[in-house]
Amino acid sequence: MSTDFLSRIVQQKGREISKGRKVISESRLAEAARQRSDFRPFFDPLARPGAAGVNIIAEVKRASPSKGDIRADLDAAKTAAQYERGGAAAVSVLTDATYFKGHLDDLKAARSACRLPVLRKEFIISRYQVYEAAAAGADAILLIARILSPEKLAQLYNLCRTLGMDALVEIHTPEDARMVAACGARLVGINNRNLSTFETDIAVAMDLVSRLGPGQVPVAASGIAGPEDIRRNLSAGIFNFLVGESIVRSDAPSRFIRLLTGASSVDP
Ligand SMILES: O=C(O)c1ccccc1NCC(=O)[C@H](O)[C@H](O)COP(=O)(O)O
Repeated sequence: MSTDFLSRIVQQKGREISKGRKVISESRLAEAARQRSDFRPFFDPLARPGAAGVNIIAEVKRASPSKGDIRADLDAAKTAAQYERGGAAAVSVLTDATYFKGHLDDLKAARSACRLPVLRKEFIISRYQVYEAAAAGADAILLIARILSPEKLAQLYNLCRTLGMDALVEIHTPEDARMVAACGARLVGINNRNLSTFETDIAVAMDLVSRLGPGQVPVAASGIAGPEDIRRNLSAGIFNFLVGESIVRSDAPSRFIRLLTGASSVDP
């Protein structure tokens, strides 16, 4: 299923957007989005290392295209509260239903259950989804360079910032890094996972971080299994980590997040 996963999911998002427009128009969503005034800063807590030297964006992730079910019965609200107790800097919520068993309602539930800023983790290709995210309570959205043209990336990034949200703009290759520099993104997710092959290599973020501009803050995403991975990234100058599967699979998510954030102060 992996080789053309991205083109299939982009087509699927197109169909979801067309269906969504029949239920609620873009102009109504835009109006709801513009009425928001309660955004929680997403960029600020990630702009510098937290007290323990590491910031964790903890993900609500029930399933994935590469692994199938991870924890299919995950309760988004309880999980977000556990993440906050563990000291996470932010929460990421996957809202795709088909491959991740997520929903926008998970984002609403997670945000209501904690005081942390919440990222909508989605395959965003249209203004419609940006308005939808803001109207649903997102504080930030994911924009994946690989699935957008430079013009579209700039358009969606500017819309998101105008509405008052932050964006995590995701790269995986040097070409993506060039495109993201041009759009002015300040928070750059470097995905260790190739979204076509699903191959994950934590050296990707450590290699690509040198391609970011001076004002860009990196977030290493995917494949972070434990404190040793965090320590390796810290030595490359990365202090933000987006972590899903290893936290969700752990017996005690709060404790596991504390273990990750404490990685910089524990001797290997
Ligand atoms: O997780 C996947 O298998 C996946 C496959 C294709 C596109 C996206 C995918 N995941 C979305 C994510 O970005 C991850 O959930 C996130 O980076 C956390 O990764 P991990 O810590 O490895 O669960």
